[in-house]
Amino acid sequence: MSKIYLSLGTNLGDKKSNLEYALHLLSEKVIILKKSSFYETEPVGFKDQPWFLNMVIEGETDLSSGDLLYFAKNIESKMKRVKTIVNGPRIIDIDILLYDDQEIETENLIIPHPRMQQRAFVMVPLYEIASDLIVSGKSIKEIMESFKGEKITRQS
Ligand SMILES: Nc1ncnc2c1ncn2[C@@H]1O[C@H](COP(=O)(O)OP(=O)(O)OP(=O)(O)O)[C@@H](O)[C@H]1O
Ligand SMILES: Nc1nc2c(c(=O)[nH]1)N=C(CO)CN2
Repeated sequence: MSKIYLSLGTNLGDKKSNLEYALHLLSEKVIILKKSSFYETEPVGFKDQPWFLNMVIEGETDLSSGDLLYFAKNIESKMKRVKTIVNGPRIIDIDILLYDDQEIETENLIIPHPRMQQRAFVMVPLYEIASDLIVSGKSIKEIMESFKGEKITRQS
C-alpha cells in the first residue's frame, strides 16, 4: 500500500455534490484515511470564473503512481470534465500531490505536484489534515508563510 495525498477542486454546478461524488468514485481503489474540510477559494490564474470548492484527502492505494493518474483522469472523464482554457472552469479536477515520499518526473506525471507549494487552496487544507508533513524538505507552515492573501474560507 502506498500513502497518497490528492487535491480535489470544482467550480461548476453543485460543487459539494461534485466533491462527494468524486470521493465515492475514488473510494473504489483508494482507502480514504482523512478528508479536509471543504474550502471556498478564489480562482487562481484565470480570474473571471466562479469561485472553487477545494479539499485534500490522505489515502492508501495499491495502484502504482501511473495507474493512480489514469484512475483519476478516468473519474474526471466519467464526471464529464470538459477541457476549456488552461486554469479554466471545471466540474472536477483531481491532482496527485504526493505518493509515498517518491519524486517522480515522467512526461505525464510530476510528483510532488509542481505547483502545490504556490497554492493556498492546496496547502491550507493539507495543513488541516497533515500538519507535520514535510514537502520537498519544508514544513507546510514554512511554505504557507510566503502566501500573499489568496482568499480562502473554510466551510462550516
Ligand atoms: N501530480 C500530478 N497530478 C495530476 N496530473 C499531473 C500531475 N503531474 C503531471 N500531470 C499531468 O498534467 C496534465 C494536465 O492536468 P490537468 O488538466 O488536471 O491540469 P490543470 O488542472 O489545468 O492544471 P494544474 O495541473 O496546474 O492543476 C495531466 O493530464 C497529467 O498528465
Ligand atoms: N481556487 C482555485 N483556483 C484554481 C484551481 C482550484 O482548484 N482552485 N485549479 C486550477 C487548475 O488546476 C487553477 N485555479
